[in-house]
Amino acid sequence: MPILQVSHLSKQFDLRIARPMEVRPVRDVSFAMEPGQFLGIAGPSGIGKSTILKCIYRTYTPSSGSIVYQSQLFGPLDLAAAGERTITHLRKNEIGYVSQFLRVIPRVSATDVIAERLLAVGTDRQEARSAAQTMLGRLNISRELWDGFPATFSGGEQQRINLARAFIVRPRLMILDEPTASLDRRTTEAVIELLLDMKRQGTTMIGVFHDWEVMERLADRILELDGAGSARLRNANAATSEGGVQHG
Ligand SMILES: Nc1ncnc2c1ncn2[C@@H]1O[C@H](COP(=O)(O)OP(=O)(O)OP(=O)(O)O)[C@@H](O)[C@H]1O
Repeated sequence: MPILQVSHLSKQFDLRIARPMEVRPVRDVSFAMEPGQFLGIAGPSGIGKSTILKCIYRTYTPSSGSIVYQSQLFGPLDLAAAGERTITHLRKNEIGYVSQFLRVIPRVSATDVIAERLLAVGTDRQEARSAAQTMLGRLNISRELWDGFPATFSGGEQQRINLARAFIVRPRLMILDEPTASLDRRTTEAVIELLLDMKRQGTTMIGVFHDWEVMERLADRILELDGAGSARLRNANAATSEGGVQHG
C-alpha cells in the first residue's frame, strides 16, 4: 500500500499586484510512493517543484486534489484537508521538511536548537544534547560552534543546523527542498551518507536537488515535470518511462 498517494494535485496563486492574475504552477499532478522509496522531482526553474513539496508539508493548502498519507498514528488521512492540529502533530512526529533556509531562533545554542526537537517528543535532556552533538559531528560542524548561536553562522553552517534539526527525529516521511544547496563537496557527501542511512532504515523521502548527480545517487524514481504540462515518472538511472501522469 502506498505511504503517499498524490491525486490530481493542483495549486494556483491569485496575485493582485497591478491587476489580478493567476499563477498555476501545479496542475493535475498524480503519483504514488511506496514505503522506503526515494522520489526525486526534476524540472526547469519555476515549474512548481517546491510548490508540490510545500503542498505535501501543508505550508500551502492545495487548490484541488488529495494527498493521502498513511499515518502511523491516525491511519490514512488527506493532508490537503487535515485540520491544523493534526498537521502540527504530524510535523512534530512523522513528517520532516528541510529547505535551504534556516529560521534562526536567537540566543539558542546550536546544540540546543537541535536537541529541542527531541525534547519535544519526550527524550531526556542529557540524551537529547548528546544525540544533537553526535549529529553536529556527523555534519562536520566544528566543536567550537556547538555552543555558539546559529544566527552568527555562515550560510553553509546554518544549512547543516537545519539538516541536523530535521534528521535528528528520524521522521517516517522526509521532504527535502534543495538540502545540499550551498554545501561544499565534503559536507554534501556527509549529507548523502546520512540520507542513505535513513533510507536503509526505511524512511520514505521526496526531494528536489539542484545537483543532478546527487539526485541520481539517492532517488529510486524521478518525477519529471516539463513546461508543456506533463509529469512523467521514471526509474532513476533508467531511460524507460514507467507510465505517464498528466498535468495541464
Ligand atoms: N507563495 C507564492 N505566491 C505566489 N506565487 C508563488 C508562490 N510560491 C510559488 N509561486 C510561483 O509558483 C511558481 C513555481 O514556484 P516553485 O518555487 O514551486 O518552482 P520550482 O520548480 O521549485 O523552481 P526552482 O527550481 O527555481 O526553485 C513560480 O512561478 C513562483 O513564482
